Amino acid sequence: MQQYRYTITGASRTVEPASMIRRHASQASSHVLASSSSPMDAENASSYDPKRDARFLQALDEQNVMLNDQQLQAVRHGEGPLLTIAGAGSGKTTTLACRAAYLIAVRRVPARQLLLVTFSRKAADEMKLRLAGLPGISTTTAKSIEARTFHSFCLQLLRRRGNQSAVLGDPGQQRMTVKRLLREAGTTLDYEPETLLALLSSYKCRLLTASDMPESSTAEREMKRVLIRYEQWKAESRAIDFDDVLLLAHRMLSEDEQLLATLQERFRYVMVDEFQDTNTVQYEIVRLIAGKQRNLMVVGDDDQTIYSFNGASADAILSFDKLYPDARVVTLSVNYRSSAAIVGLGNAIIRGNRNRRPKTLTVPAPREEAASHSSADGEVAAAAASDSPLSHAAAPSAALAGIGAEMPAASDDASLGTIGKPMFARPATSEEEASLITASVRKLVESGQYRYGDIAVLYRSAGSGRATIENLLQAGIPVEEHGEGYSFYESSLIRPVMAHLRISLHHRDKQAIEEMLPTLYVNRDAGMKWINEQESERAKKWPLIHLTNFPRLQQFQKDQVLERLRLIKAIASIRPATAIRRIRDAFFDKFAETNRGGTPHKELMKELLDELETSAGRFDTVEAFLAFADEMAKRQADARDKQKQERYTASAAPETEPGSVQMMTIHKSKGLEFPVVFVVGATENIMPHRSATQPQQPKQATTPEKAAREKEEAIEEERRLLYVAVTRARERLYVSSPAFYHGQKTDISRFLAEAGGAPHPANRSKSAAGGR
Ligand SMILES: Nc1ncnc2c1ncn2[C@@H]1O[C@H](COP(=O)(O)OP(=O)(O)OP(=O)(O)O)[C@@H](O)[C@H]1O
Repeated sequence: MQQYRYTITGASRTVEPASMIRRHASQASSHVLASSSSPMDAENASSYDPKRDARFLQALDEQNVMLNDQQLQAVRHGEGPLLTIAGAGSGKTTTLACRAAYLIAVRRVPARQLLLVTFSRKAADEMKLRLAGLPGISTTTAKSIEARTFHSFCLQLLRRRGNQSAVLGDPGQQRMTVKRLLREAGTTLDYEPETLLALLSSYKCRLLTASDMPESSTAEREMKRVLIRYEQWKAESRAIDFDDVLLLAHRMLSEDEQLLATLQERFRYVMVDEFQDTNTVQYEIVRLIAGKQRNLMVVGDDDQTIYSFNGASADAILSFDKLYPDARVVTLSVNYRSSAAIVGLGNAIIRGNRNRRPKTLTVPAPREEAASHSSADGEVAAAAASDSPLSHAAAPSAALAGIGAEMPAASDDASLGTIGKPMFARPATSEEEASLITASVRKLVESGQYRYGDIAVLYRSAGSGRATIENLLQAGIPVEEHGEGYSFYESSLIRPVMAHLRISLHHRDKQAIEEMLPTLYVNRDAGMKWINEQESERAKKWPLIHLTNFPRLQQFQKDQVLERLRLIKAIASIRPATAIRRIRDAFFDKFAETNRGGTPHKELMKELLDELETSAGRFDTVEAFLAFADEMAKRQADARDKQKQERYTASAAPETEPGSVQMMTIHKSKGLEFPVVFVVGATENIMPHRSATQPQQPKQATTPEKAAREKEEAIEEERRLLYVAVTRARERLYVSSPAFYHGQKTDISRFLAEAGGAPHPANRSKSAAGGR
């Protein structure tokens, strides 16, 4: 297969993070004495002991963590509010963990008085592991620290106060309920349950209820009515959703003075990681608990707010020091994670956002060169001045200079490039991109420098990751998917389409028949009961035909069944991609749109269905495509089982195991880091996603100005996503941008083009027109 070579871009200077960190460690003891962060706070605290302080920092240095002055200020911070704001990889989580350890080991604060709130369960587990490795913290001590997510902390609170309501953890069940309520309400307009649930959630995240929703139009009144009914249904069923967990805990804390006082006494130090993604109700909960002692430490980065659809807003972090005027603000600006060129690329990308607190990350200066930190942009500029063959990477903003040009087809051999330098590829399609990544992963592991587990592949959405996951699986490379727990072909949107293909070959496939019934607006249980009863009396070659006698159906529905059967018979012998297109055109796109569609889900759905068509395009027959999809589903299930098994039995040191390539959406990669990162699909319509560039109907916009603002906000969030993605890489970063996506010629992501100095085509044509 023909492959494109990864082309080296960015700075020519290579900084190898591991050695960089070691160099710092060798300066270890000096900072204890020389740091400009004198332990003033520590001295003021009665429990401060300079010997313990020195011992702690010395031990930390021995672990290759030499805190810089700013980090040290935060770690030694005694009492009162503290905001630590910084860019990616600058040690926010490290600082938070070190401060927790410092409080325990140096200040002798009992471990149980600490409450650490993290964003995900994975982050909470990692925090405990991290703490257990820090100086003066035994495993038992680490275990006794409350490191939790907001939800787990709040749910524990509810359970302890006797609330035994069932937690609705299955979004499918919630959607079905809303769908039923919509039907019962006899609404005049079409609404998709996801949109309604997201709308409700956005209110609850802001401490509002369904009753607070506006009623100025028919749509608003209908939505409000259905959502109030949904809330009633939950109350009657003694069930609560994730938002309720937070809201109920908040109410409990606001109303029960004694409970609040107990918690305030218990948790004397409250620390929140990833604060930029905290929503109002979460923030208020933290403020209540930290209300008395005011020992609230928050760390975050406004450039990494990527969950605004969950009600997160960078406002909280940006206005923290206004709410707490006595807050100490510590800004970290040295990135310890990534090479200079990777940091430079991150800086160049995020600079395109207007709504942010300006900050530029630097990298630690090599010991032999300077005592100060060197600018990552400076690294790129230095490359320009040198005789390096890459000196065309001239201006600081040109971290990926030349990226606007399409890369020529090169060789059969995927070049791995040089450590530290971002690499860029412009394969023709997602399939070629996937082959290129597989070849590179193989080479990286064969080189002996990396294990599979050191490598991550990041994608914008499940659809844009499909090709790479399959290609790696086909090559027998172990992968670990951090997804929904099923394959692409098994997702709820894709299953009914696959069911039609299956029935075309296996007319009596009962499971497939059941899966496609909702597309005929036939209740699954009732429909299958009827079909099975009829079959036992008189079996048919096409059991679906029994629906034409189903008394519950009206004549037009019976006609639809016949029409559907004609379609199913016709697709058996055509190419699978054509078959899927016919299914979509005949009814499925419309069905999906009215039953599941709407902004932004409509765009995501279209993307998934287009992806299905693209995948099927590789096969000549429906049979071959189905066999492939089943094989992929099996391999993915096997991989999941294996990982589950390993998690239970894991005892060997992880570094000795090859591990699995980590596959996840960019959203899931937040807070994580990997020696090697592949960012796939850096292409217009994927990044930024089409839902941001071509919103069908602005979320809540009422005026053109508001619509424009919402669009800009959506695009800025997409840019933050790419920033998060590239800054996950420590040593090697590969960014690729397929030239054709779902059969359409597609430009390189505007974010990369802008970072590399090339204007985005939309702006290019604008300026050309203006010049005429
Ligand atoms: N002072 C230091 N000396 C050496 N290594 C450090 C130091 N501070 C942080 N690191 C390392 O830098 C990397 C990034 O740190 P960390 O994950 O805490 O950053 P972060 O700001 O929370 O990142 P992000 O916001 O991007 O998730 C980690 O590998 C960490 O061990």
